[in-house]
Amino acid sequence: MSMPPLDHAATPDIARPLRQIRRLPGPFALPIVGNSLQIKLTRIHRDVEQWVQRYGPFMRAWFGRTLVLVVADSEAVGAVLRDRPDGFRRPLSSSVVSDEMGGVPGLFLAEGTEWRNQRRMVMAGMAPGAIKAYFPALVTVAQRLQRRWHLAATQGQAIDLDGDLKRYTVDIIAGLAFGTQVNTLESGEDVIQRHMDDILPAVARRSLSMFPYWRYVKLPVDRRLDRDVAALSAAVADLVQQARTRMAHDPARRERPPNLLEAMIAAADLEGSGVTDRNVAGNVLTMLLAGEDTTANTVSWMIYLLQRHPHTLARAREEVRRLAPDVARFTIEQMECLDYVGACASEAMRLKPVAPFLPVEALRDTVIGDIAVPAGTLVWCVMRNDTVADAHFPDAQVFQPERWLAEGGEANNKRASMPFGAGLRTCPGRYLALLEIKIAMAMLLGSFDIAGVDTPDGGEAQELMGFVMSPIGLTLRLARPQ
Ligand code: HEM
Repeated sequence: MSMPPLDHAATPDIARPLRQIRRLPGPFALPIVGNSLQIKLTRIHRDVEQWVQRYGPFMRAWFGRTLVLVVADSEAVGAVLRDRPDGFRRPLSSSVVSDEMGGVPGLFLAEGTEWRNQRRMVMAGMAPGAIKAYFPALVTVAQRLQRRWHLAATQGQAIDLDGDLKRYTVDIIAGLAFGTQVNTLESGEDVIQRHMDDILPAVARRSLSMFPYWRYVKLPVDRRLDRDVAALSAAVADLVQQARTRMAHDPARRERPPNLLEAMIAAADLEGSGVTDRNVAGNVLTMLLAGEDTTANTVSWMIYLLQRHPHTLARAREEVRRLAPDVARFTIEQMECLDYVGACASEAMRLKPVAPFLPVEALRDTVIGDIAVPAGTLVWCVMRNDTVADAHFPDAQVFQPERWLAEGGEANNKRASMPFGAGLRTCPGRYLALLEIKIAMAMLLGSFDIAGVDTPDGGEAQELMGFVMSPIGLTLRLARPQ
């Protein structure tokens, strides 16, 4: 290994010699499979968090033959995430899977100059001014959800919480990313969404697979995947073309794009943007991938946690009924005033981050803490460790939204919670996501009384790691409207 450069991800104690990753504490590993048999993919976040409890915030693990540095110290995690794009990248293995599937490159997996160019384009579509223009579309979708839940409440039917919230976020993000209305809440499934739903589990399966068999032999499931990817790419290319036609007929759309797709096209068309229609298409899909389940599951966790804390629920309801009582008249300014609901979101994301870990790969020899990290090392950033430690958040296990408000005092180390990541690659959709969350919560708390949020076995909600971390099988019961 060459000497670490002077710029490093987290300041080491220079008096001490650097530690080697192999020598760090970690679970006993078998030859070839390493620690893979000790991990279950659907609870990998929990398994690694438990290792951290046992072996400390800097530990090693073997994922098959790959040596992994696990980092759970929030300061070091923040330093690693902020050392991007130059010091760390998303793991190469994720983009290989996507490339092999003929995936169109999007922001999440882009690196280097491509990433910089695409990020500029996506940020143009996510600027506060742009989001203001989308606001009426968001409220329209919330009203559809309100009608659906009103019917369920009137008929005394339990609501599949995850399913309905996913429809809500699909209709919002797909609508903005496609530039056309999407209405899965009232009209059933959307074709593009259906392809996505088939593709997502395949991507997750391949990314975590120990052996890439599909490079040698294609099973029926792999051939179906090829067909789904081809159909999806054609459908999205068509959407880009339709949007271009609309913009050509009405040039004012370029100045004030009514949706994310047209905002991205307008930014792509600026001189020197460095992005093509293919990149625009790639980012339509990236928005769906990155923006749907993340937001839907965050709202699910939030409703679950609020229902279990009646005083908190009452305070959130009081705020909504005082400041934003009527969905039909929601304004963006009202949503910005919902400080307590916002604090409930921050608190839910502290305890239940839907992205509980972020893997990255070192692009050059570097140092994390007092550990020498050679280029190419996989670094597994654990996002939920300090966030649930009393040293950083007093009474850390307690759901206490007040800690995010001025009245919550300085005792909380708020920087330790990074539900949207950190640094230049932090989530570009966070403002939109918080708006969606507030709109959904204000609609629920302003229009209904919650009678119960049930788990399948009546116990604590279980965490399931899929594309993101979700609660298993929550159902919402609403009181019948008066
Ligand atoms: C509560 C909802 C959401 C959560 C918790 C969330 C969380 C995250 C996290 C943790 C990352 C990785 C950041 C990093 O590496 O530092 C990320 C990246 C990303 N998110 Fe979100 N996200 C949410 C909603 C959204 C929405 C609504 C969109 C878009 C419509 C979106 C688009 C993206 C994109 C494109 C990236 C990749 C950014 C890049 O690599 O430059 N996310 N998100």
